[in-house]
Amino acid sequence: MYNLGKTGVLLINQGTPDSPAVTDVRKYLREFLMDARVMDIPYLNRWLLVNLIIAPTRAPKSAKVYQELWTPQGSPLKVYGYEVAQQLQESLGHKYVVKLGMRYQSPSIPDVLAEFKQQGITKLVVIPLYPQYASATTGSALQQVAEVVGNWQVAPELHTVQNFLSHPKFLEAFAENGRRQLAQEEYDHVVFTYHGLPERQLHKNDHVANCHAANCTQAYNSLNQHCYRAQCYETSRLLAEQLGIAPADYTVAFQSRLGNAPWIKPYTEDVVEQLAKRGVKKVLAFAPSFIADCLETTVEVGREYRELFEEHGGETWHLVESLNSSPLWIECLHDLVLAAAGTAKIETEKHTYLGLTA
Ligand SMILES: C=CC1=C(C)c2cc3[nH]c(cc4nc(cc5[nH]c(cc1n2)c(C)c5CCC(=O)O)C(CCC(=O)O)=C4C)c(C)c3C=C
Ligand SMILES: [Fe+2]
Ligand SMILES: [Fe+2]
Repeated sequence: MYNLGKTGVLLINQGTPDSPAVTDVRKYLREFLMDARVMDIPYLNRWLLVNLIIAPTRAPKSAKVYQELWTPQGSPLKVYGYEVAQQLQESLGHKYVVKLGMRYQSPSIPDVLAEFKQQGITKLVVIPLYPQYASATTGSALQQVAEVVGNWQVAPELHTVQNFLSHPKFLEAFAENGRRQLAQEEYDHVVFTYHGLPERQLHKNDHVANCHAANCTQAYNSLNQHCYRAQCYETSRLLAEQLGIAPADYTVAFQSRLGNAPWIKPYTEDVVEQLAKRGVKKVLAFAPSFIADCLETTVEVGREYRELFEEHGGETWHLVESLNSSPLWIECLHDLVLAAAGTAKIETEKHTYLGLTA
């Protein structure tokens, strides 16, 4: 079927194993960790480390966790991804064709782009589903898109979204889920936990994300606008303001560390332990680097950090539900598509969402 004149919308997320079997988890880990933007070390070292050490040892452990997480419809990350794509399609209407692509495993970005090409689509809006920009996530997804469409005979008109860390509807969608919890229970403290990154990856960017000149935990401005850490702190500040949480009542932390190199601090596991030891009893945790519940939220934050908190004397640890397919999240994506496609402009106090046009 031809869709000439329509705009393609490609939503990209990280990807997840095709099944929770050890073989599929190993395949996923290999593809993921062999990405030079994820494991940014020389090829031979990466190959040896991933294929001989990390994938074989981690796959059986991760497979067990995926088995705990798996639903009859599949991995939550993919199930929510398809739901969101379908709802965004309904919201945008017949002038758009919305598809989901995964950076690793399936549905792969090259396969989905081939479908767009086959359908005669020559204008594409690409939204990597990461609120904060990191080379390992957004950068990697956009690189793969560029590599694929760079070979098309008719190179498409390409519009990309680099981040949406302060988009009003993104913030409100998280705030709305948080408010639901806050209405039911009183908490002593709030933790905003983000996926971590090796520290060295932050500083590779220093000529555009100048961490040395800016205090990334305190301010977000033109000096550090591309720094992942600065973006995470900015999302936290804005969410806290929106929810009326005072600076002393929340902590920002970074989770999911892999390997021995230093990652962005503070580590969530340390913060959890310190809060419990300090006598904090009731914590509400947000995970605003994830737009859908997945292994890193449901299991790592929702169960493992709760167990750690309880082990050290904490009593209540609750995770705020992610955006999943909430109506405000669909509205946020709708606005991002229109802004990136050049049919609308969203301005907040600090940011203008027009998308980048290549
Ligand atoms: C939200 C943004 C993410 C960043 C930044 C990120 C960086 C990053 N991740 C790893 C290693 C692993 N991540 C894994 C799973 C995973 N990570 C994200 C998001 C970010 N990763 C998502 C959405 C998921 C998928 C979860 C799912 O439900 O399928 C995994 C696999 C799971 C496991 O074995 O723990 C690994 C490994 C690195 C090394 C890295 C930065 C360099
Ligand atoms: Fe990750
Ligand atoms: Fe920084």
